[in-house]
Amino acid sequence: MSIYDTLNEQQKQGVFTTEGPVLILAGAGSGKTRVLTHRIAYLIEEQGVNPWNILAITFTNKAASEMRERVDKVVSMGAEHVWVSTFHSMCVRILRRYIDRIGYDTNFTIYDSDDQKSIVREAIKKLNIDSKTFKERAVLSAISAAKDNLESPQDMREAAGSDYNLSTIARIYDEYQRVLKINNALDFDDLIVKTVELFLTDDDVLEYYQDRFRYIMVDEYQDTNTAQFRLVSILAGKYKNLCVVGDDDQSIYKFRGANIHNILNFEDAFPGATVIKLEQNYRSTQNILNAANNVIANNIGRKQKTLWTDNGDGEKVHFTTYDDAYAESYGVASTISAKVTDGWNYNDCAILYRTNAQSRALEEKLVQSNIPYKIYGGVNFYQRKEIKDILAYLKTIDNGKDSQAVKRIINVPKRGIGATTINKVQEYADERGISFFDALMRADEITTLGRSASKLKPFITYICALRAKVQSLSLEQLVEDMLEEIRYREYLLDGDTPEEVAAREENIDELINKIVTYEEECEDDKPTLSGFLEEVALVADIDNLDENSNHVMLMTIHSAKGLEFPIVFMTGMEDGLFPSYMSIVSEDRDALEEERRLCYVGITRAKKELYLSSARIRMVRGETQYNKVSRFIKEIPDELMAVSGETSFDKRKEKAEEPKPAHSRRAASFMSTAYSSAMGSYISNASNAKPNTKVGFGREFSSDIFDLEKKKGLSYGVGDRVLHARFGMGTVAGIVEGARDYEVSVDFDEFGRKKLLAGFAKLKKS
Ligand SMILES: Nc1ncnc2c1ncn2[C@@H]1O[C@H](COP(=O)(O)OP(=O)(O)OP(=O)(O)O)[C@@H](O)[C@H]1O
Ligand SMILES: [Mg+2]
Repeated sequence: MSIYDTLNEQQKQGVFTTEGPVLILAGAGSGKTRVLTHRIAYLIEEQGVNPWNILAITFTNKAASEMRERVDKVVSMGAEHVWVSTFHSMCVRILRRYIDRIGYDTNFTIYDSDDQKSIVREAIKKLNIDSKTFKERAVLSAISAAKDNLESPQDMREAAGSDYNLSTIARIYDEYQRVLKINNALDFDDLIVKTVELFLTDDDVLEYYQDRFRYIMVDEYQDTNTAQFRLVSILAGKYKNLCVVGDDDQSIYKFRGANIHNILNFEDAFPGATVIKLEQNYRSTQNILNAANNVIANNIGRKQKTLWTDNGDGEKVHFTTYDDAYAESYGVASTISAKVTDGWNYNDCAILYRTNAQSRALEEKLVQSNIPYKIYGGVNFYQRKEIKDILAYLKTIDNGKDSQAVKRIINVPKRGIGATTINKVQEYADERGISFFDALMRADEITTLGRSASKLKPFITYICALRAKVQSLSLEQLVEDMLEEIRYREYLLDGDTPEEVAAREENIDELINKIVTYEEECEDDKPTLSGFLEEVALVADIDNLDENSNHVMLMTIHSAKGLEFPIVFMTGMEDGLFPSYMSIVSEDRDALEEERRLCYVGITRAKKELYLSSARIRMVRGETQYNKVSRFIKEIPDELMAVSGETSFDKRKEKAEEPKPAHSRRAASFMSTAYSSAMGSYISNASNAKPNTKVGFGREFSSDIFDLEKKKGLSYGVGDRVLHARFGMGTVAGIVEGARDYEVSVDFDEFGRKKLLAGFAKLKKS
């Protein structure tokens, strides 16, 4: 029996149609990637094609290494000569050889976002442009979007016409490119742009690569952008042996310029293309598939396809509503423990979420439940740069004994304190057997420091000032004040991509949630900074990363693309989180449809069992939000789901109510309408989607529905004056019965309205 016997008829057609353009358009889990790997094997082993002539492109490094593994498995000899690569690494290889043909040196530098920022900053200065209106980050996003579409500065200028903002960006773009060229540098997007340019200017090079890559395959084709599409079309221009596989329903990178038209219009670009549809799904159970099919059916403008499987119905899709994110995390952890008792392995389970910050509560409960886990495509919450920075500040304020922590933040944000200065302070500390921080306090006495001593002063003074505040402020306030004073969020803006910045801001907010929860949960003890750091250390320092491969995988749904797991947990299924707040309030149908595709990607990762969950209360920026169950859950028919939760959940009764729009949305002020719509998702990602109004309140607070004394023996009622340990005096504005506890809303004299859980709040009637 050959390996091809395991394929179904359509898959075989995909494998055996080696000549000419082929588009394989098929839903999740239908064996697209499998067709590509078998096709490579078939070309080499049955058609006698030299492995050297084969190029397979995938989207991420992870996907490339998985494909490489799969190819190695099915191809017996010569697999290593097949180029299995991402777009970017392929381009680097080509440019390192031939970029001199378009006037760069082959030892060019690849600029990271820090480098890009400083070039834009200088360009803005040089051109005398107002740096307040034209922010580096937004300008860079605009430049990047242009490059994704292969638009040069000239193209941008022409498109701008009399639009001042756009033509100004075009001027910056022009200057930016000039400087990059002088520095013999390329940015990430240039890797594609310059390869296209190279092919279009040098026929010899083009022909060399066209002959070399006689057979080209592209996986996850739906996520290619215009520049990448052009690159592939040019390369395949001579032999036209291009096979692309993709799923329009899984296009989830529009915010990075992915152009869904590449897939929808493939047949126009490559006339005579063989189009193959795969409809049998080999991955999931019928119930899971039906859930996915029903959700995605709500998107309009898609190529109709329905997946089926003969894997059997399997279990129903589980859906549980929990009280809050902790209960949810605990529920997930307990389910995993139960699964392992039943004979499953940890690595059969994956926990998926919409935003990275959600991993924090999950990690906490996994650690407590002794479940080994690994965050894939990201770092553990407490290992993240911004979290480490803030904790290092807190440790320094607390006692300064942790020299590593002090050194970590002494120059964050930049204070012009260099390594030499730090070494001199350390030497002084070593000589006297004192801590680094104590040595800092005596900076004046360290003669070797010379004038650098003065640079240390503001830092020491600032830490001392923070120490003085510890007693009088709540921890939350201390951290908020500190972030504000050191302008930490602005410091973050300087250097990362908009998506990275948005993720970091979410992580900071999540740390603040942790602080607030800690303060509220401190039973009789007063919450203290040391207490908080101790509690965090328990989670942060326990090394639950299992070096062997038996661990639960945690990742965002974006990172899960192309992967599969027997048991999948999709957490945070709430309107405002998933679909994201911005996709709802922007009333942009495309944005919502992209979220829905993401949901489809998530659901279809599951092979055997799918657990969906939501939390009724989620803390955002230290405040409690009441979220509605995700509209995507409501799109799954009842009969496919096993619903549980402490509160009864009735989808039919709950009407989808649009959340109120945010009062202020930070949007790049200079953007023309055309540009802002092209970059809509950059804005939505960058604007850190911080709702000023709360998302979808379940119920309004009302004053007369509860007879409190009778029900729970609360010592206060609506209208009473109460005292809170941190917020001080306030008046009870409303009390609502929650599933687990009363939700009390109080108008504090100093802090305004806060919503608190009665059990945590420990309000005292005065
Ligand atoms: N003909 C087949 N017989 C048995 N198993 C198959 C067959 N085709 C695919 N599979 C299995 O089904 C699963 C899904 O296949 P694959 O990952 O190739 O799908 P895909 O279409 O690339 O999915 P995605 O859209 O999520 O990337 C894999 O475990 C694969 O080995
Ligand atoms: Mg695949």
